[in-house]
Amino acid sequence: MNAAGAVIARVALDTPAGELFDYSIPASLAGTVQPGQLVTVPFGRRLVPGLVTALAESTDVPADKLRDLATVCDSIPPLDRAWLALGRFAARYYHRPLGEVLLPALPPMLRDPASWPRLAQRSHVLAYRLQEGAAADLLAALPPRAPGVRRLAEALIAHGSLDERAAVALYAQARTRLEAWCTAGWLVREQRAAALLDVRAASATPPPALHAEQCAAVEAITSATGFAPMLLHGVTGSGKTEVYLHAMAEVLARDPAAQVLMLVPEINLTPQLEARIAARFPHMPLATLHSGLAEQVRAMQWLAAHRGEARIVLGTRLAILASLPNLALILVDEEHDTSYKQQEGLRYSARDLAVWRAKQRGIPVVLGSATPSLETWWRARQGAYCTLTLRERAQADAVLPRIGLIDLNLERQRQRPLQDGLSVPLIEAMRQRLARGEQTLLFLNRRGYAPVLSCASCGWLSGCPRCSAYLVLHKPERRLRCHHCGWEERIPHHCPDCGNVDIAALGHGTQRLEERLVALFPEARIARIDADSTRRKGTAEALFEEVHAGQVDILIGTQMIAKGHDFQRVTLVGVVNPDQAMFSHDFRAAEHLFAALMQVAGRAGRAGLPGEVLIQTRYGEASALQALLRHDYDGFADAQLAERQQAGLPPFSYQALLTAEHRELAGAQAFLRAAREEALALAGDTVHILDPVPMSMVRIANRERAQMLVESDSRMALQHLLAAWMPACDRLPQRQGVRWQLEIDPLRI
Ligand SMILES: Nc1ncnc2c1ncn2[C@@H]1O[C@H](COP(=O)(O)OP(=O)(O)OP(=O)(O)O)[C@@H](O)[C@H]1O
Ligand SMILES: [Zn+2]
Repeated sequence: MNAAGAVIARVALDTPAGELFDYSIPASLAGTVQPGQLVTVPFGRRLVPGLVTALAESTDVPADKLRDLATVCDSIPPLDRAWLALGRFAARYYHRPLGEVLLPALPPMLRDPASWPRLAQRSHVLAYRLQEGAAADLLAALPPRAPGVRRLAEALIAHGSLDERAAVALYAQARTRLEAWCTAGWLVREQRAAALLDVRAASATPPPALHAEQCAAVEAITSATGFAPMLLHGVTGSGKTEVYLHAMAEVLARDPAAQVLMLVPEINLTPQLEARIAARFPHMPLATLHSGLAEQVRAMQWLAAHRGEARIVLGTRLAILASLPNLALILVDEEHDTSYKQQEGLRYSARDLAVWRAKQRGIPVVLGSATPSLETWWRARQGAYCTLTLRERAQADAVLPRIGLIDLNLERQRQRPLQDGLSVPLIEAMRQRLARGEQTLLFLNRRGYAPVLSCASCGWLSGCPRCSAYLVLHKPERRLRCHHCGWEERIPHHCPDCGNVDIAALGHGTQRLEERLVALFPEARIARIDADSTRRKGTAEALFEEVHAGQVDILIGTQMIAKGHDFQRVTLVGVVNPDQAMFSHDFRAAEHLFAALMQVAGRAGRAGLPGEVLIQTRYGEASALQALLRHDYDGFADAQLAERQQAGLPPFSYQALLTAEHRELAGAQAFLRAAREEALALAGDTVHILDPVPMSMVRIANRERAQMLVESDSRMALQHLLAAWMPACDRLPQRQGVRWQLEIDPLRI
């Protein structure tokens, strides 16, 4: 369609009502409107942002109803076809209106027309790089309120050169502070200070020589032509990151416009990796994208990717929706990680969309993991994905850790009671590490002090008034907190039911563990990393930095510490309580437990000193634990696949989950039953529609929840049914008062 001839713009709006809206292009804007452009349009009595998806010469909207486009955003180049196609695919596959996919995929500032004019000027702040020469300028421009950065800049000037470690640390610090300035609006006023941080030029130590398996992997990635999905299956510490960096270097060198997208599962993995990439590629513009960035920063980073300026884009799952006009390679680190699945709104899998994007563009995509998801493993087993294997740890003398079980039944027989969840052998092993000056990492995936408070005389338990869950005791804050709805209250002095003052904390969380360790090892330096200890921006980074610098003897933490981090001094990993995860009805529970344990075990002994992993358990015979003792991912995965195949479960079938919530469970169930009737009328015998059931946590924030699973051996048949079924659900009278949503390929059931 020629822009000059078009009189109608088809616009996507962020609204659940309908798909696209037609607007006429007023004469004043004739010839300027293109697909992919941001616009504002009148909608009801408001002016709202929209995205032009297509132009047309005519419309079915009657002339008296047809309204004019209001404004066109000319400070942001139009989104390209590939990006619009990604949005269309996601809308179709996940069954959401296109507008509810496209607009939320943009950073919040781009959805706010008031900020459009400003965005054009600000993208250069992206640089974040401080050349030594620019440090003096920066110092002069600094507001007096930034003493930390002032010191930093002084240090930069003082140092002739920095080694990689120092450079990386400095860069990470400076980066955090720069973000704070951006938020405060300081940077924007000071154009001179905007050409920031490049501590890297001073450093850039050469990369290590790759070992043979790494070479082979890099070679396979860089010699691939067209769409090439690959599984990089490397044991923990085998140097997968080095493979990514080398492949990246090659792709970037080959084509001066090429962009590489690298996804990581956790925000707290970005600073270290960003610093490492920055040190390795001193002159390559790098953008990061994750939800922890200040709005302005995020918008600028996003635009740098969109304009093709950023050559490397590092981000969490939301980065898969970034506009990347010259995308040439996608790397998905820890591809098995469930945080690649968005849990609200558009419930996409960033890993799956990565594969789709690679296919659409005809480029390689590397899915890396020590514990691949069974979906990926199955595709690799079938030859649909090419498998690249790293069998050995990368660093000289580093071998996989020895894994042992501590049998808690035996501990009880021997009458050696646990001390706040810690067994005697684990405490002894920690004592040895302390004596040798080595680090211990303790993994307990439960934050807070104790999961519940209880009355010894009447049996009262601290339930949440709004959820079917217990209030968790947070001792330092002196609060009881619901981890599901956010409800908070003071810790009662006596039992609310019977008045008894003898109320006790049951079970253990990370805070309680920390308290006990302080008592056990008063001389040790102990740090705790969980969502509570890292609530303030920058604290997680600072804590990890202390661990890496050897200023911590014992690190306690939740899954935040369990994956991805390349700890060089940890020789003991203790798994405090894996048993709570062992009795789930979810068919993926064993897979997730195995992956979590193998990942956390993989933090031990990465740099030459022998590592040991001790797992406290009452169920040592469990197949996940037995396979773990042998470091046998392959055997475990193949056995799981055989079970799944027999039971007709994913990856041998495809699922969608319809969930409904209502003030009363009956209301949610009634909706699902009605929806089921509709589905039965539409479905052939290739799609199986299960009965609605209450969810295992039935009430959250005073709403009761039920779910219904739909499955099929054929993805096409399932998709076909959903396409016809969803509009029917929208019309059901039982939907009154019900919030419902569909999730495709659910990971937790
Ligand atoms: N060829 C090499 N020679 C020496 N050291 C290397 C080599 N490749 C990587 N390393 C080092 O080995 C360590 C582990 O590498 P990396 O963190 O990339 O492992 P990984 O495979 O990503 O592990 P995980 O899955 O546990 O996160 C790092 O300290 C890295 O610098
Ligand atoms: Zn609650």
